Amino acid sequence: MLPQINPTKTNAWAALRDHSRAMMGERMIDWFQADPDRFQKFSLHFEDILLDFSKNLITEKTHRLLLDLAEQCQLKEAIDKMFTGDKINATEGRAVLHVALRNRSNTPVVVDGQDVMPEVNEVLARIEQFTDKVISGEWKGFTGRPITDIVNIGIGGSDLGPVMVTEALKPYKKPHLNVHFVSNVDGTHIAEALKVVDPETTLFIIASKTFTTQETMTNAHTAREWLLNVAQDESAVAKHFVAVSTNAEGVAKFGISPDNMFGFWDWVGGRYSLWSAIGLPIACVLGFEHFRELLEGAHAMDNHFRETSFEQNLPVTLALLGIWYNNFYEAETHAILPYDQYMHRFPAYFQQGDMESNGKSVDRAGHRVSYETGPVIWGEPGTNGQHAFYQLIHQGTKLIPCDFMAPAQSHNPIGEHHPILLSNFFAQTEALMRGKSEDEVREEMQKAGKSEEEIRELLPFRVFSGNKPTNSILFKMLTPRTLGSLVAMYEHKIFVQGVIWNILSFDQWGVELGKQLAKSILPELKGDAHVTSHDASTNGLINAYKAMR
Ligand SMILES: O=P(O)(O)OC[C@H]1O[C@](O)(CO)[C@@H](O)[C@@H]1O
Repeated sequence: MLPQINPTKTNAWAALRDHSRAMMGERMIDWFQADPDRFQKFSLHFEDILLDFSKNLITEKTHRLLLDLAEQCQLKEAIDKMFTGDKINATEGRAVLHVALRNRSNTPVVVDGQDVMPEVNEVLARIEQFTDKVISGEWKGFTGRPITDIVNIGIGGSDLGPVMVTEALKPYKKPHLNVHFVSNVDGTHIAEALKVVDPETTLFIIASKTFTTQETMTNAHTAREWLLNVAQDESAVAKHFVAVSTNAEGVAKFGISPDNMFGFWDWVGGRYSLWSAIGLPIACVLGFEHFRELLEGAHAMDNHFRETSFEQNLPVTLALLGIWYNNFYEAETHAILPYDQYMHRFPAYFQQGDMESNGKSVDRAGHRVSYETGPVIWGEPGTNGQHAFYQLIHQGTKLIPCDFMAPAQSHNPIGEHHPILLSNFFAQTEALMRGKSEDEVREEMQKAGKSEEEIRELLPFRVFSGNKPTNSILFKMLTPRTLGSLVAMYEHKIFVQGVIWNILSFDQWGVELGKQLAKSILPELKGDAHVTSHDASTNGLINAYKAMR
């Protein structure tokens, strides 16, 4: 169990509250002018990753107080508990050990008196054998042809991680294998996927921790019918369907043999599962060697997180900065802005990672919290975001802390593309920090020959207040190892924030109510009977749907 400490009752919180008031009106630009070492003081390195957090509304005092908060909330103890298999997912009575899945040092990790590493290694070895067979063409479909297309059917954590990683690491993809992802229960999703694949050469991976998720099971049955429609032989299922799950019974019931099942364990949370057999589509299309590098990168970040002082610790630093804005500046959202097209699903991945983890309003004792917890996470790749929502970040009324991420080297160094992209990456954080004052706007307009009247009219619209906080995460190149480290960095950031907010980050009860109601509504949609069992709005909508269909 994690310690239960109300963060607002700590001395550090009170000090931060006073300090945040004293900071009103302070400007980052002045700090940069006063201190030539600000960048060195507020930047950290980890392997090929540089985190510059100097463009934040923090002084050395702020930093110290935030570090005090981490100490006073017993973060060190909490980290040790996670890594040593304590059942910190209290409402489900489970350990939280995604770190064991990428424990490349292979040191024992004990849950309920048993080292989990032999089982972890065994599944990894099976994944390797299987992916080698698929990639080499040794694995054949029901007519003896090799696999050309993999369709992963899963949702939430059983989809978002593999989608994000296979997109981010596309340069490493095996050219003769295509991967498709079907998650939505909307029939359109599977219908469109099935239009572009051939039943003779398609392998379906049914990925579901529980193997009961309605969306996944519905899509899996549709895929099975589609195959059998052509194959006309039940034995084809064994050649075209494999499962990734913790539910062996459910998998067998679906008709997938245990030989074609890759297991994982209840101590792997859905949104932390890409490192487990849920990563099978990743290993299949990138090759196991690249999946292993991804795990190694994450493991290196795990070691950094566990062993490095909080002051030098990347995930801890990101987490504390997030708390600073969330709890002392009333920031409600946090943007993740990768300047790398391959990372286009990275923000969506961490929408689930962060919001399903820290979107909680009761503390670890079950009492309603009196302070803000997890922010809304959102974002799009740069520069597209610049032409969409950056207006609000620059000149809107809301404070939006942003993480800007970019690789120094592109996988596609075509012409001037990458320098142009990176000039935007650097320019945006500078613009957000500096802003543009009235005097600067006036001078610029005068130089452009504008009349005094024009200047007076347009000046307020052209001013940028600046002083907007950003982190810049610059890395050498988006390799499997670096991606593994970046993902683990954000996972640990989420963990640190959950510890400090005294909430439970590894359950997700908030997704249950909607699922339950949908189950009771589904039978009501059959037939023409007028529905009266709900509130007036829900009844009205269901009856209107019945009249329209
Ligand atoms: O892998 P499963 O069991 O199908 O669950 C899928 C997703 O559903 C959730 O339980 C709720 O959305 C997620 O946490 C999980 O990633």
